[in-house]
Amino acid sequence: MALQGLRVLELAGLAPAPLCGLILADFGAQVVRVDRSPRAAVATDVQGRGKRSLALDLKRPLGPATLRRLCQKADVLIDPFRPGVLEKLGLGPDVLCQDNPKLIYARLTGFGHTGKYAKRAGHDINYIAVSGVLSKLGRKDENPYAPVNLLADFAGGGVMCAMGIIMALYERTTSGKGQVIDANMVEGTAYLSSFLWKSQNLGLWNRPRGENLLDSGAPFYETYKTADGKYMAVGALEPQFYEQLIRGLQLDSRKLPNQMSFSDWPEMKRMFADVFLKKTQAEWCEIFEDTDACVTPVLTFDNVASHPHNKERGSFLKNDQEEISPRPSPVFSRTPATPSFKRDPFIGEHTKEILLEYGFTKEEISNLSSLKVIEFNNPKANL
Ligand SMILES: C[C@H](CCC[C@H](C)C(=O)SCCNC(=O)CCNC(=O)[C@H](O)C(C)(C)COP(=O)(O)OP(=O)(O)OC[C@H]1O[C@@H](n2cnc3c(N)ncnc32)[C@H](O)[C@@H]1OP(=O)(O)O)[C@H]1CC[C@H]2[C@@H]3[C@H](O)C[C@@H]4C[C@H](O)CC[C@]4(C)[C@H]3C[C@H](O)[C@]12C
Repeated sequence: MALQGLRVLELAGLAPAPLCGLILADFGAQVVRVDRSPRAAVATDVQGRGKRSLALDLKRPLGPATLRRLCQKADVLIDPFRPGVLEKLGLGPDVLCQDNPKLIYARLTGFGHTGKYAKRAGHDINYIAVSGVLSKLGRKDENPYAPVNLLADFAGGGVMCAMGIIMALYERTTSGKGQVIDANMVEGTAYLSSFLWKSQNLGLWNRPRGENLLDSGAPFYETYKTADGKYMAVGALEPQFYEQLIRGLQLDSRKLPNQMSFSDWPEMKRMFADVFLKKTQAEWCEIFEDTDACVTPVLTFDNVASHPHNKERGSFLKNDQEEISPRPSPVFSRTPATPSFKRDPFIGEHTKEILLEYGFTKEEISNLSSLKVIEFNNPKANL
């Protein structure tokens, strides 16, 4: 596995940092999620695949010292908190990176560690709003809309942070040194939108939101409802693919306006919508099968895993609890990801084994437990 042997400490946070930890775990890293007490919190991390959990109370006197000692033997620390939180605990980069100069200290925030908003609370929608990207999302005459919490939390947050960690690990192979990564979701999302910035002069975005080529303005880059209440996705941008779309819809392009006639797009969209409503999704799939019309069914979470294409590739996996989820991406030829099929860890399930691995003696562990700095949560004992 590509990240075999990498030791990662993921401080338990909300969605973005857990995805970063999940990616590292899927590709072989030994990810320890540092949770608060099993008593104090419900495990809200639904991205715990392949991780182990250590319950450590950082608010108790020996809590920070325990984490500090763990970091001395770790390769990566993922900090999911507001700026300044770990500094208050004496666990800022100046301390931990001095203890362990090889440590990669990855800080995943919403607004970054500096700037007017830095210490503000926020969530995905706030970050994509401040990044400028949200202003581009949404249909004509409707409010901008956030595509769930995929863009900032995950694409511009968790994935971008994981990429930063991998690049810092690569750099460390020559320098031998770690460093601090300021991964924040505003700039991560903005960075993802570089194409929107760089294509400003191509005439792709000259019109108001929802009237452009790729933002639901164009009739040939849109979704359409079918007779059975499902949807088809159409992405026939190039003329040669557009021609195949028109043929599949059994329309005559000679009687239609030019493909790029902006002013005719609303009427063309109405015409396409009427045609798509005449057949079921399965019938349209049959018509567009083996064509380059760029027309595909809009699959749902109920049928995506069993769709012939995804099934053939094994794009989704089912764990021991029969839960379906996407397999890790990308696919490696020689060192593929090895996602765990076990259930996610309970908070504190692995406290003892992790501390032993990181060099704590049984006596030290017993002392920390008696002081309630750490907690054990052995699910077998709970049965
Ligand atoms: C599922 C929902 C979330 C969906 C994703 C959402 C759309 C997002 O965008 S998540 C991205 C959020 N932003 C970031 O991650 C950026 C960086 N982080 C932050 O900015 C902040 O952490 C924050 C704004 C996200 C939260 O601020 P908060 O003040 O809570 O925390 P911090 O300032 O960071 O400080 C952390 C403090 O905690 C202490 N700490 C940390 N670890 C430990 C430890 N091991 N021991 C002791 N103490 C520890 C640390 O010292 C800090 O203390 P101080 O403040 O004193 O310094 C979910 C969104 C809301 C959820 C629901 C909600 O929480 C209510 C219920 C709660 C219940 O427990 C479970 C059910 C809920 C309904 C819950 C369900 C879901 O989880 C949510 C809906």
